[in-house]
Amino acid sequence: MIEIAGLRKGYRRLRGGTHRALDGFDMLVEPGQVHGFLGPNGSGKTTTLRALLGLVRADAGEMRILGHASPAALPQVISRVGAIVESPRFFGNASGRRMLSLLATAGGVPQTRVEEVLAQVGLRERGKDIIKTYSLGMKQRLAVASALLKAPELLILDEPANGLDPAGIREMRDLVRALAAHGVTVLISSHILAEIQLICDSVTIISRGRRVLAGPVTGVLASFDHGDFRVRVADLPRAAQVLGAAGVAVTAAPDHLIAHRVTEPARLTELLGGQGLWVSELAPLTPDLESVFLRLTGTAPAPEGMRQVDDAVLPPAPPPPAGEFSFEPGPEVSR
Ligand SMILES: Nc1ncnc2c1ncn2[C@@H]1O[C@H](COP(=O)(O)OP(=O)(O)OP(=O)(O)O)[C@@H](O)[C@H]1O
Repeated sequence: MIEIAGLRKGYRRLRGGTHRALDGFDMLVEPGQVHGFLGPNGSGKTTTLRALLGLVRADAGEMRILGHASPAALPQVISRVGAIVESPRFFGNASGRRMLSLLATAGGVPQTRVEEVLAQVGLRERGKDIIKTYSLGMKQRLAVASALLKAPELLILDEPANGLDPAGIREMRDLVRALAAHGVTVLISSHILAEIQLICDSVTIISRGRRVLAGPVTGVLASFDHGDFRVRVADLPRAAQVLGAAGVAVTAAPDHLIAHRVTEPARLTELLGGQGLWVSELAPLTPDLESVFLRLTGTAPAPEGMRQVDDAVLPPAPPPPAGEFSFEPGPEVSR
């Protein structure tokens, strides 16, 4: 649905020189996916989406949208793409229904679509109310409704959950999943990572204008899972000794141990119980998208040394060798 290769975009700095917003960025979005586009503030997400939609001119790189070169062939495909990249502006004194009706007329879309998209975004009941009485979440859903008027195959949403409260975020999540269930491919840029983990099938993570990771969410998380378990017992030093002697790599935190590369958790309880050490908690520390994101974007190389790193090539932080014991004074390694 979207193919981007080697995308470059520099912005002139006021004091001279160029700021490389995109530095050879690649992205692939497969059909039928909800694809998360993640990156810290200023990493180049909006610039990428604007370049893809012909709103800003790229310096170099290849982009294809629904198989057509962008921006050259955009006029042929744009009717099959819905996008909310700039904050949409509506007439505050019009009703949601009236606004969509005007947009349908302007876009040559049959008026029957207005009721359909109002229903799709859950605004049919409030369609007659004027827009300035809408909550932020309702305005966001109205924006999505406007992008859905032409029944797009691909929907591009830049930060759709921005500024929404938990209920609004949940509504947006349900809406995106419902669209995906109807075969719409969705690209969502966001830095609300827990949200992306919940709704996306696959992700691309961008840092300083370069892709640092891409792949299915489950695969990305699995590649950062090194079998860590949190172990709580009353006598931590003795437990560390027992596990270490049995060849288990252990890290100590102030009130628990972390056992690494555990394949059989029951073996830990057996080892400890055998020495009269009763386990009060044994919990897997599976990585979440947030810990992966922080690790990748927080340790991104300096701009000069930038390197495209794909498919979780970056190794996870190595646990200590088997049987060794290290002390970790900080909080949990993962949640
Ligand atoms: N019109 C512009 N002129 C100059 N610099 C720009 C312009 N637009 C973006 N930039 C710079 O390019 C970089 C990438 O910006 P971009 O808006 O694409 O990032 P982003 O990942 O969307 O960030 P955010 O999550 O904060 O929206 C930033 O350093 C930004 O300051």
